[in-house]
Amino acid sequence: MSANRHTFDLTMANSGKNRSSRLWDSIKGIPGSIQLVDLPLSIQRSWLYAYVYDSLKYIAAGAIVETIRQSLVWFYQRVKLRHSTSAEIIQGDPAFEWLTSWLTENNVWRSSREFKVTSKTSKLVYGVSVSTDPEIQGSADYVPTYESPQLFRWRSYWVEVQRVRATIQGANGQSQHSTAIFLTVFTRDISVLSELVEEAFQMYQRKIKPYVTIFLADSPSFGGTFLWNVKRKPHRPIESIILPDGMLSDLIQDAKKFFSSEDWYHRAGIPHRRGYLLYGPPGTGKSSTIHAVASALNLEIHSFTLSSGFIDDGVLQRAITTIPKRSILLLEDIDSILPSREDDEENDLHPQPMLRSRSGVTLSGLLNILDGIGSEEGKLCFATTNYMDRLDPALMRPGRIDRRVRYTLATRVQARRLFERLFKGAETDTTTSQGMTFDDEIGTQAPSTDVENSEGSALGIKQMEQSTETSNADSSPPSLSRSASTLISDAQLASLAVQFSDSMNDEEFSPAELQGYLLSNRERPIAAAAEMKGWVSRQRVERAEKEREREQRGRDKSPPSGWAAVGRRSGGTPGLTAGLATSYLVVVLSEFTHLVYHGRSRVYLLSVDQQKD
Ligand SMILES: Nc1ncnc2c1ncn2[C@@H]1O[C@H](COP(=O)(O)OP(=O)(O)OP(=O)(O)O)[C@@H](O)[C@H]1O
Repeated sequence: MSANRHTFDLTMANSGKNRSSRLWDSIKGIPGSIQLVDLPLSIQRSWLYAYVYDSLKYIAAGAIVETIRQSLVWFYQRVKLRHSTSAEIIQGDPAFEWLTSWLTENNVWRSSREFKVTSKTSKLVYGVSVSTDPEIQGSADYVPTYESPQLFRWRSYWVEVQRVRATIQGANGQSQHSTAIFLTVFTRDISVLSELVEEAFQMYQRKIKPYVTIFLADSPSFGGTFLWNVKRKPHRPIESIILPDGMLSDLIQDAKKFFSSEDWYHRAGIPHRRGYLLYGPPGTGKSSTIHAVASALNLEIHSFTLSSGFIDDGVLQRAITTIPKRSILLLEDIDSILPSREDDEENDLHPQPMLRSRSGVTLSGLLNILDGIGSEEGKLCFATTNYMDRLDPALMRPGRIDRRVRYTLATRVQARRLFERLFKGAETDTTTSQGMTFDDEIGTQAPSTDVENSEGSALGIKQMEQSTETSNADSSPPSLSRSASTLISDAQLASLAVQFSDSMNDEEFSPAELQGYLLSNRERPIAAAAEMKGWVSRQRVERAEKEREREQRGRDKSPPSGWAAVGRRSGGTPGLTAGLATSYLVVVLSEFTHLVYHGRSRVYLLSVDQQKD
């Protein structure tokens, strides 16, 4: 087998610029393996030079392009720096809400292609509308991720906005990731930036008007800048809160007066702040009152739950400095900070774990916030507690707490108003042709006997009968038909409300408890009034049982002593009796033995524990 030999004209390959590529073109058409032997050194060198030359050429071209790019960026940055004003706004600061809302409203992010989708909650997010049908509200928020910078025109200025990740370093060395908006306005006039922010604020105010914005300090992670969790709630109408006459309107008037008399405070040299303490049992309307005040005066609420362990003096102080003027500072569960001084002395004798501080906030920290040098002005401060008696008297000083408002369990008048409010304009219960009420939700028949007992209910029955007649006229058989319900009349409502409230005592239940009962009967006003007595009796039995259990637990906790201990060890009242009987028997036998052996009696001191059994 003879190998084919191919010969190349190296002078040809050596000539011209692209020697290597031309040589390769000549070789690649030849089948089989090729061996190039004995290439002259000069040719090898020229190939190497060609390779190096080509590479250098490309490197140089790349370097030139990169230098031009860098120079342009440098130039752009210089121009930007010299001819623009920039601001960074970190999420958690109220201004972040204004700007995000403004940017969304102005469709600045319309070219965004990346979204974060979150289910709709009460948490405030500024998503964009992705649906073409304006009627569709959707159940999710589409929030653009805003990573790439967006350039847009505002008035006659170019504005660039970019959302960036920010890392916030906490005082304790912890770092937290957050988001920030980087805003650049291409003008050296700083007032343009402030006008833009002001416009964003005004728009936010208009947009948020039907809502109360609530800033919650409920996240354990925080940094040098305080990060709020922002929520919004619809306004709470004043009429929806049933309190003694004038109580709520007085409070609102007082707050209004406070805001309108800032100059007077300054002239008088009194710090412009006002503190209210709302105290009373749970579910009596304290939080609802604050919500209504914020709605009436268009204020934001900045809320701290002092019993949540992660808020300490430093956090509180930092957070308070971020609260704008004309807002409510709400300190919930203020009793959780520290036991009062009196309680402290008491506790030393009788330790009570409930009275120990559940908060990282100290009394002096709180006093400093309320009226110390670190306190902020132009704000209403509301504090709430269920345990007024646990508060330190130092907190009560005017200037810290200027007004105390007491909340009680519902009076009968309140109960009646609550009933009227919830059922105003409602339909009467759905009835059978015999005038029986039905529980539509669970399909059980409710007794109508109580209904007939009161004047109002008789009215109700009359009306039901009328409606029954109407429905009977529609040819349905009387025993099977359900009449159409009618709207409840004012007179009927008033008498049902009286029947409802007369079934309970004054200050027996909280409005929240009554509301719970009425809501579970929200389509059965007549039955709700009629069955109230039964509900009240059940509640009383339940409460008595709970009270007994509580007392029992209390007794079990206290160390056994005296004769009662004998009874308890052998199990409750029968045990106590058996224990006492045995003990008496032992005493009598012992006495008898002593008398027989020593010829005289002894004196016994019989001690019986005073606890109730
Ligand atoms: N006086 C009232 N009038 C109308 N509704 C009330 C009243 N009191 C309580 N409620 C209702 O009861 C529920 C709880 O009320 P709210 O949270 O205001 O009570 P609270 O006194 O702040 O309780 P807590 O001390 O436990 O925080 C709410 O749904 C509220 O609407």
